[in-house]
Amino acid sequence: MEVIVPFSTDRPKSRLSDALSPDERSAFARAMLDDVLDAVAAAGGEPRVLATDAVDVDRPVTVDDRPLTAAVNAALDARLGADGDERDADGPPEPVAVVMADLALATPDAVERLFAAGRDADVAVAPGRGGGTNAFVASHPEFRVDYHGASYLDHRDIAAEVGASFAAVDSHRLGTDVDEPDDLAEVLIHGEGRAAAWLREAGFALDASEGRVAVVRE
Ligand SMILES: Nc1nc2c(ncn2[C@@H]2O[C@H](COP(=O)(O)OP(=O)(O)OP(=O)(O)O)[C@@H](O)[C@H]2O)c(=O)[nH]1
Ligand SMILES: C[C@H](OP(=O)(O)O)C(=O)O
Repeated sequence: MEVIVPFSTDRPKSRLSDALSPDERSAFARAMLDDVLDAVAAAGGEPRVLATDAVDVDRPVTVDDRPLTAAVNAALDARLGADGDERDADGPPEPVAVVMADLALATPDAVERLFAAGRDADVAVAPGRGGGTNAFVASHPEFRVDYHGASYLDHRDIAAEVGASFAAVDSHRLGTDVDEPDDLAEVLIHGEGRAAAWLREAGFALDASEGRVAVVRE
């Protein structure tokens, strides 16, 4: 299955600016991207980076500088839609997945569970904490995205509007997108890849001294 991995090269992860400098945010975002690409490939997916600008990765890349929703919908048009010219118009569309590049806890098992849900439903979504859409698989020709805000709810509604069956994918690993400084604790607790290693090398450690576990930088 082709798996589109959106990646913003332009000032990535701005909500981490209290914890990381611009260069550090770029390096950390890149470490998370590499973790996601490896997890997708190990789960049997074929990752393709959908980037706002050129990015030096050892995977196929599409550069599209439009905003996220427009770029992803253009990719879905090509793979699912009636207007698409890349797919075989004789059969139903092959499923396509979209997995965000900031899922630092993604593992092959978690991605396989997403793929499995996409075999049982026309649209299967792994929501993020806070109501976003961290990953989905779609095989319905009319499903399109509308990101930002409570996009999980919007995508559930869009699936209903086009008559697509819908499933939620209950996954802690896919549900944890790394947006804000508190999310770094999740990476240190559960991460197994480059992003967790990058944080440790940058001096981050867990601080369990009071309340919810947080991170401190040595
Ligand atoms: N291709 C593409 N990917 C994007 C765009 N904006 C965000 N992304 C990617 O989409 C995923 C979710 O991004 P967000 O968490 O909403 O935004 P972000 O830019 O990573 O971080 P913030 O600046 O803190 O909002 C990440 O993998 C981003 O790299 C965009 O305009 N185009
Ligand atoms: C892309 C967006 O991500 P968030 O802004 O929730 O991190 C969404 O999931 O709709």
